[in-house]
Amino acid sequence: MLHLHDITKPFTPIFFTDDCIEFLIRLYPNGKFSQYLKNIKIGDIIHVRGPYGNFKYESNSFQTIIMFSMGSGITAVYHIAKSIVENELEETKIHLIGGFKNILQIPLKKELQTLSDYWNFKCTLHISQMQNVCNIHGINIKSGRLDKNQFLKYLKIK
Ligand SMILES: Cc1cc2nc3c(=O)[nH]c(=O)nc-3n(C[C@H](O)[C@H](O)[C@H](O)COP(=O)(O)OP(=O)(O)OC[C@H]3O[C@@H](n4cnc5c(N)ncnc54)[C@H](O)[C@@H]3O)c2cc1C
Repeated sequence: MLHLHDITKPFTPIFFTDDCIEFLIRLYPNGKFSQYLKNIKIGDIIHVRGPYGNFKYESNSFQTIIMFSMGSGITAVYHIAKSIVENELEETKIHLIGGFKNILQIPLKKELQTLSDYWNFKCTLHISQMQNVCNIHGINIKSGRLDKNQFLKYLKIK
């Protein structure tokens, strides 16, 4: 939870160590918190609470994990995917499926490409408003919204 001025909003860190924490935060033109954040200066103080939640992952407990995310929700699954594929002892395969409005709105492109170099990571992004055919090396790009049929296909449910 980040607290600035009179507002508190939840965010998922994409990276953290004992003395550093990194967030990926979408700036909404009319968003109250994100506009505060856009205007902060070095030296301003942001209060941090948490982390909250009790998601626990046990290494190698699944053959494959299929992750679905929309927009900035990718922050929630990216960190988990990264920690799994970077663990040499992991045999679990990850397929991260993300939905975005357009190519420009895809965050973490480089980071997702880096994960795609691992044998056990695959990424497919559905772009609902794709103007031209587009290629991002290492990532499968599909035009159109992720619909129910595709969702079931990814889960291999007939
Ligand atoms: C567990 C969790 C983790 C999250 N992690 C992240 C993260 O890692 N990164 C990230 O970017 N976000 C994350 N979010 C979302 C984040 O908490 C904020 O909701 C988001 O940043 C928007 O906040 P804001 O105050 O800037 O915008 P808001 O003021 O909430 O506005 C957002 C949008 O809604 C519109 N809007 C606001 N009020 C109304 C209304 N009454 N009617 C119609 N439209 C309205 C605004 O114009 C704007 O476009 C997370 C949320 C949760 C619950």
